[in-house]
Amino acid sequence: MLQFNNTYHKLGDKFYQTAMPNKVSNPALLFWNDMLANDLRLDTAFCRDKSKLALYFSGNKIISGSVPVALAYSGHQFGQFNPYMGDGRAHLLGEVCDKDNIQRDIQLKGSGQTPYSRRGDGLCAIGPAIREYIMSEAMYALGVPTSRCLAVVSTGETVYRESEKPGAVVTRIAASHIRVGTFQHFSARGDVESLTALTEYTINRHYPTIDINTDGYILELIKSVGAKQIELIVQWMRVGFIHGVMNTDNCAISGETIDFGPCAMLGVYHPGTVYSSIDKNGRYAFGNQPNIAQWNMARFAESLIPLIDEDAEKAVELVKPIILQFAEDFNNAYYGMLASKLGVHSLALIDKSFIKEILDIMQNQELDYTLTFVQLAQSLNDNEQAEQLKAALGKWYNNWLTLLQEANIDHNTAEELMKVSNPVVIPRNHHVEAILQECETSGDLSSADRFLKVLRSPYQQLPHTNEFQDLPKDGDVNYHTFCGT
Ligand SMILES: Nc1ncnc2c1ncn2[C@@H]1O[C@H](COP(=O)(O)OP(=O)(O)OP(=O)(O)O)[C@@H](O)[C@H]1O
Repeated sequence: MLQFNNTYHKLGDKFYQTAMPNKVSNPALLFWNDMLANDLRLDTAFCRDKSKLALYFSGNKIISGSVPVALAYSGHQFGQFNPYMGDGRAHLLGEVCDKDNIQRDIQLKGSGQTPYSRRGDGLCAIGPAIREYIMSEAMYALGVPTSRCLAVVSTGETVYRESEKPGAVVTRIAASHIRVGTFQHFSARGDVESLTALTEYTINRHYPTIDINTDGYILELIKSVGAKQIELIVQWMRVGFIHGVMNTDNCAISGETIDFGPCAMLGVYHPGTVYSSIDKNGRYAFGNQPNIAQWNMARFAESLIPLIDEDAEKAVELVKPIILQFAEDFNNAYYGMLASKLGVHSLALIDKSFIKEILDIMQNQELDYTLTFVQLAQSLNDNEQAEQLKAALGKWYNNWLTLLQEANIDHNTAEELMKVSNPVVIPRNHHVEAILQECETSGDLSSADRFLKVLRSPYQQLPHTNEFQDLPKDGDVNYHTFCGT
């Protein structure tokens, strides 16, 4: 069983409200993440009993040591500050240590109303719950920092959305649920004492190398959180992930991906790609994610102004260069990542403008982002593929081969790096949708299981991989995602 060691609770009741999950009529375990359970050191005998798991991970039964709470936070939603947010449909059960001794939050989502629900029903439909499970598992296997899901349990209840949907509860495991919005929550209330406690707690839990007894430790925290965001967004850009709702309440201080509501994957390369139906201005478009991450970091820094200096103007002057530096650091990390997608291990060996050229070609010729990099890798040891790419990419292709040669990178070495930088399969939108539809309407989970098996080895061509590699017939031009509820 899980051994809880709930540290966040010790921060006091300004940080959360006690709330019990709903009891549901007919809980049934749909997905159980054995590997993650193992990482959390969950007892194998306990994990075998599906009906027990359904009881515990629907919220019908509370595991001993768990103290369910809904967390307080605020946030900028599409640029507008909302001071009244918080877990409206989630219950933090508590924290456990994983096998590497890292503290992890265990949270139920879709588990009923809380004091923060406002007008919401506190519930989650089965589709968004399974989407969160599949997408987070895919991201994890792709090597992207992410929260993960331990279980999805159907509740037997009906959830009323645009139509009636079966309800579900998803169990999320995260490094923590501290968000930029958590800092904003206390800053907006002028509660410096809580802000200080939160900052110290965050450093202790996520950035323990920062010494809170030194001057400038807050600035160090801002730099460190920014560096984690850079790492995260660079990885999103590597695999073509579009988060879709990078509000500050969805920006985890740990640097993990959280909230898979309206997320999608990039098909044809275009930085302006947006799939979320509510993102009318493209604020969270694929290519705008780095700018938004910087914007979110500016909001994070802003929330910490009272702790930096009594003189707010002076504090702003101290913070400004850190936020400005973010853009340059991001750019270097981003182009470094793209260089490795092209088989080049160091940015010193390749011009950023040359990298940008292949992106422009992809954009102009409407080429698929994932497939183009896979084909480039294959072409190094496959003449037929090389001929095709020469025809498609023109001069650029030959220039790339020349660059590899001049940098003394042989084809096998380049291909090896490309194979670990470029997934052969991603959770393509049309497959995700088809599978969610199948789970929801027929209750048949076998395709989802096959999909998950393939997604868990995204750099390998497994026997079933080709079932999920085809491009969408309409290039996803009609594809829309919705804030997952
Ligand atoms: N059905 C609902 N009932 C009550 N509150 C809701 C509901 N749906 C969303 N909310 C709340 O609205 C806010 C924004 O929702 P959003 O969909 O971004 O988050 P979420 O997916 O519910 O949670 P998280 O960000 O933790 O993944 C959150 O505070 C969430 O708790």
